[in-house]
Amino acid sequence: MKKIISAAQTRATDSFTITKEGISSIDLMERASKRFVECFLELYPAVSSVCVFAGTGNNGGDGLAIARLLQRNGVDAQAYLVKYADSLSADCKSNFDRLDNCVVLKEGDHTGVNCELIIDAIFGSGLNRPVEGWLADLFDDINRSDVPVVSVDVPSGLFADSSGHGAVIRADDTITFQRPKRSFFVPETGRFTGKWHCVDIGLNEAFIEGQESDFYLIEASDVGLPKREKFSHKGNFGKVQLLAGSYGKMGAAILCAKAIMRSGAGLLTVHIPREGYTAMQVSVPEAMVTVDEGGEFISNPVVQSDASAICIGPGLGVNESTVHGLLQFLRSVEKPLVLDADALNILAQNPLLLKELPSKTVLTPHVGEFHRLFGECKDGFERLERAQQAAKKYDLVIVLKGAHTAVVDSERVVFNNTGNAGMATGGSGDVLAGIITALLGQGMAASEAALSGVYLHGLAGDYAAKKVGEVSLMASDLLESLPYSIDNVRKKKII
Ligand SMILES: NC(=O)C1=CN([C@@H]2O[C@H](COP(=O)(O)OP(=O)(O)OC[C@H]3O[C@@H](n4cnc5c(N)ncnc54)[C@H](OP(=O)(O)O)[C@@H]3O)[C@@H](O)[C@H]2O)[C@@H](O)CC1
Ligand SMILES: Nc1ncnc2c1ncn2[C@@H]1O[C@H](COP(=O)(O)OP(=O)(O)O)[C@@H](O)[C@H]1O
Ligand SMILES: [K+]
Repeated sequence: MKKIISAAQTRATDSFTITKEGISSIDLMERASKRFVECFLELYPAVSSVCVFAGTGNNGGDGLAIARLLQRNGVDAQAYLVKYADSLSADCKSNFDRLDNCVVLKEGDHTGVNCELIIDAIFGSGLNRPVEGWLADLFDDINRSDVPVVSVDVPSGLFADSSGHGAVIRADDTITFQRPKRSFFVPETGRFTGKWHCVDIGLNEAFIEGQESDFYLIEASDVGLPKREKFSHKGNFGKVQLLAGSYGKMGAAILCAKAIMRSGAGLLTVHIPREGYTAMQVSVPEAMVTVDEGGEFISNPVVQSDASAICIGPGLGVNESTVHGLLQFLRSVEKPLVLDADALNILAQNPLLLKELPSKTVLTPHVGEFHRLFGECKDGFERLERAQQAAKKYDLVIVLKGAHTAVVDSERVVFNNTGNAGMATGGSGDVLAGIITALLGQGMAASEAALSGVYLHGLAGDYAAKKVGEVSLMASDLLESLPYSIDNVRKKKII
């Protein structure tokens, strides 16, 4: 797990690395620029001409060094110094002096971009106010150009740690140094980065990990999977109960049930409305089925006394009898629990129950469900703060789903970086709820089950997207790819 630090903490790490490791700041800039170029040429191996827009701070210094290094690699790199300040930072000036033919752009100058790709090195983590005026016009020109834009460290104009912003470069790729920035994970700000790639520029890791921060990024090595011993039997891998489905939404129950079985659960019992019986038995023969007295809706959810974990919610619906039954159920349940979908919507209508949930209950809301549960938030930063407060207050694990799902517990916020926009399709969430419940049922602690589940689910999505493409990806594809995701994490073979 890697700590996500603030811009101020990055500056402190920068100074620490320079003083403690005897590297000069200009050499650190050169190293950062080299790592950028290596990554850039892997992403765009065939590019032959680029325009580099460089500011007067150290991000600009990187840009000018990058232009020189690209020229050395045979790329026709034209640098523009965007002179928003009268003087250049010392390292920017050194790199300016080492470069021939750098065009200086000032207010009122016009630039017609004539290249295959733009590198944006105007502002980095030193941004201290929103970008406006002639710089905003320049950003607008860059954003309107129909060539790819690759940003150095952060898209210029984007704050690393907060949401307010003026004009911002909209990057196709961002090659960031040492750590992704917090704003990359939040929808309102993360949409500017395009795909981000993090390169190691050799800042002192121990210093970074010693900084105070509640924010982390999950890595493959953090994913735990229950061991399967040679003489193990199905009783060793948990008895999972799933309560799900209603008329017209049996698919959610089936997807979730399959995910539970694909994630290693020993035994699964599914409690469903009577009319879903045949569909469930035919689709998931591995599962045992108990039928509710309700034909189209569950009205009498009963806790399975020997269950090691319970999931309730996928496709449940909000019929009055289901609401009544669920409230009773939640008052009596004392098991490791995952609440998803309509269970969350019903809980939102009865928020007093939040404090009665078993400790470490896992809630898996998407943004809409989260707002219903804990109130509207002005942006993703406020949402994360609210999630942290709720996780602490009620001792919950909140899986706040999105492009970078955050697993929030009383101690930390852990972001996920697997998955892709192909997963924005009905049923993906049901699969996730199933994976997390199966891991919980096999004895993993709630936070670990949530983290591992989220990572494996996203990775299954990435494998599925490789196979069928993001557009065609559907939730059943996640189930097909899940075995590869699990197996590759187990063998530590992540592609
Ligand atoms: N840390 C590391 O580990 C390493 C960091 N490196 C690189 O350094 C970058 C950070 O560099 P940095 O600190 O010089 O900041 P950067 O963003 O280039 O410019 C700051 C200037 O912008 C100005 N300014 C701000 N907002 C403005 C606005 N809205 N409109 C107009 N002006 C505005 C502000 O001016 P002032 O406030 O004085 O008016 C100041 O002069 C980092 O992103 C990375 O690329 C690597 O080289 C090596 C390792
Ligand atoms: N753009 C995206 N990038 C990565 N993952 C995504 C994206 N959009 C959705 N997902 C993932 O897909 C799942 C969608 O869940 P949810 O919104 O509950 O859908 P449903 O209830 O229809 O299954 C979540 O795990 C979410 O993190
Ligand atoms: K930049």
